[in-house]
Amino acid sequence: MDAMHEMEELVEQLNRYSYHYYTLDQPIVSDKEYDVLYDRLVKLEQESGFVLPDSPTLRVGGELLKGFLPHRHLAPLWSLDKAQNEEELNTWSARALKLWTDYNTKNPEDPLPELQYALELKFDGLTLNLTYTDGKLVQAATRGNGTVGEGILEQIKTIRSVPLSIPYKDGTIEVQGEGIMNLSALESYNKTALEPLKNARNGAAGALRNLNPKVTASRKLNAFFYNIGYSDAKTFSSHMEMMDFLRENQFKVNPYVSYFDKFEDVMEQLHDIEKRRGELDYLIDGAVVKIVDMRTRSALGYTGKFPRWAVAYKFEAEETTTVLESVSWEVGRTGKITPIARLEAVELAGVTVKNCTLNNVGDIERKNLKFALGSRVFIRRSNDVIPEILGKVTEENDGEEIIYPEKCPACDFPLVQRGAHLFCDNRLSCKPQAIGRITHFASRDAMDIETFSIKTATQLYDELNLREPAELYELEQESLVKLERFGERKASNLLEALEQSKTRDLASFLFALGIPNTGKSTTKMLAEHYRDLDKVMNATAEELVELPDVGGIVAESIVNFFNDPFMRAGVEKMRQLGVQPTVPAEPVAVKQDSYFSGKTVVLTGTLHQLTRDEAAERLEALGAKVTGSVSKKTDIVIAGEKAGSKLTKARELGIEVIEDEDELIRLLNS
Ligand SMILES: NC(=O)c1ccc[n+]([C@@H]2O[C@H](COP(=O)([O-])OP(=O)(O)OC[C@H]3O[C@@H](n4cnc5c(N)ncnc54)[C@H](O)[C@@H]3O)[C@@H](O)[C@H]2O)c1
Ligand SMILES: [Zn+2]
Repeated sequence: MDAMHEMEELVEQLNRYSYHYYTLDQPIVSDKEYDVLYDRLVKLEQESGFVLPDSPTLRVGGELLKGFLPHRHLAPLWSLDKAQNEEELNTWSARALKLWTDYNTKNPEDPLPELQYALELKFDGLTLNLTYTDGKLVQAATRGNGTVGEGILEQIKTIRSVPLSIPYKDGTIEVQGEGIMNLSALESYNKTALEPLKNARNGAAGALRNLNPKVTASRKLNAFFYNIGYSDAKTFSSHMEMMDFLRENQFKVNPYVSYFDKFEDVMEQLHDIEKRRGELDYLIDGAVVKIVDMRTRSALGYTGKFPRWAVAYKFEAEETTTVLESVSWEVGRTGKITPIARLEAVELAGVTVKNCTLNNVGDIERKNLKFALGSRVFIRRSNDVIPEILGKVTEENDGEEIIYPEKCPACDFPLVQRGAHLFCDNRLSCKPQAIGRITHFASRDAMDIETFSIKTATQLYDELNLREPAELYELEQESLVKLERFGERKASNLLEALEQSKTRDLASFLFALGIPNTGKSTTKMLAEHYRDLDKVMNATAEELVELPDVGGIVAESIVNFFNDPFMRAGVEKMRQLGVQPTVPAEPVAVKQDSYFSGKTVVLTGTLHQLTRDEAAERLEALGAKVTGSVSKKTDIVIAGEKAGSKLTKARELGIEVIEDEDELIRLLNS
């Protein structure tokens, strides 16, 4: 294909994608796929020296939606130049340096100050431009095409953190920022939403550009502000000054802004942000480097599309699209059947993705995937988490149907649906269930049978007919040594480890039983509260829900588990074979007059003089309540090295922070 023809096709394709992305807030390709095509177009335009009139490289944003009143921005809104790697970033820096040098050569009497750089997060949401006149919020608009945006004042008013009036009353200013949906807000929204949102960016953009502000309000949006685009009277000499102004006028400013004198240091910081992006409660797709001095900014100026004094460093994409090829069904240790999606292999965030979980049949329906076999789907992989399918690319049911199994794929037993999940209730002879239960029972946090693996469980199942964890305690040296890869030594080691596990502590024993919906912290709490196995086994749901962190589902799971004759018989059998879980010593009396008594404390980051668990134990002994997440109820946040979003949040909420570890030790000991 000749270059001209390819350019025409790329322009057509990119404009179609942009329409879905900017105008409809329903992208049909991932940013990653869009960016590849865009970069190709830029390259062809550079090589040929020719740019088609409707090329997306000439314009900012997309078309305006009907129904919103247009707002003409008092100063234009720009896109950002992009760098994908260190080399491109250095090219940007070299160009900025050259422009700076040229200016100073021409103006020796009034040179620009030394270059200094600000580094900010690049939020992935919708650009906002708010107009304040004499201290009152009078208009709010999207970026639109950069010159004219859509008026979305009523929608913006639903964002609690946007000030409706500000102390600064000197004429008109326009404040720019990004409307976002916090990931925690997305998660809780999607828990009950009839139509789950595919990602936080579309969630925010779709809500702000919804004609019904009630819909906007239901999404619980948030915003960060980072620029004054226009002002009648106020001028700034530097980025810091502008940031201070924003803060003083009660705009939400992201706590992460750092400043650098040397460009080399920026790069290191960028890698650090990329590594820690998963700790944030909002999406970022990169970081923005900006020149700090305002006079230098005007000297460097703008291209048709973006400022020359800033550049966006784009992180590795976390989303892409691929084809859902088939679904297979796996049986877990509780009999739960999990659908696993097989995908057309695709590169994402540095690895080849071929499978991903679909959670359960309820999820398949909620994500509108029932008829998605053979169709394109969005997938996401962040921070080494297992990749997940976000939804179908198109709304239509244009794929093959995913047929749910009626019988267990492992044992042919008829399946039943409870809630969103399918279950195989054949606990006696469904192999993956038995092997899963036994392996879990022996695992480190459970009975801690050293060197026991899923392989061992399978071998014992196949060759010695082992069906239940209790039967582990009936194993004999004689039969073990006959197994392949099992010498005298290995057999006696296993028996020895089993013998020792008989007096494992109650919390680990309860965890080993594998009660559904009940993790380590819950079994620990149960052991500490009841201090007796029989009492746990006979606890009622009413009693259990009174305990900390036990909700209705957990209470019900525990009661059902111990009411099941099969499970009860298993426990009884273990006891007959000598299993006698031990109970921890009575807790030491809680000290009442410590610095931490009665306070709610969150630990984050790495401590050096003691582990986080040890610190938590000491704090609890002093009468503190140690919790996992920072909220208004938190009194103190203890931040070790590399503390991330929790520290940020503590700062935002103005919570007391202890960062000095020596100080912490002193307070613990006082
Ligand atoms: N998937 C699709 O179909 C599709 C289509 C079109 C565009 N896109 C995506 O959109 C991108 C291009 O969009 P663009 O031109 O708006 O550029 P951009 O979104 O990459 O960068 C400009 C925007 O960054 C935002 N921003 C966030 N944090 C900022 C900060 N701290 N300082 C300044 N600005 C900040 C601003 O809102 C600004 O408008 C493409 O790279 C592509 O990934 C995707
Ligand atoms: Zn089965």
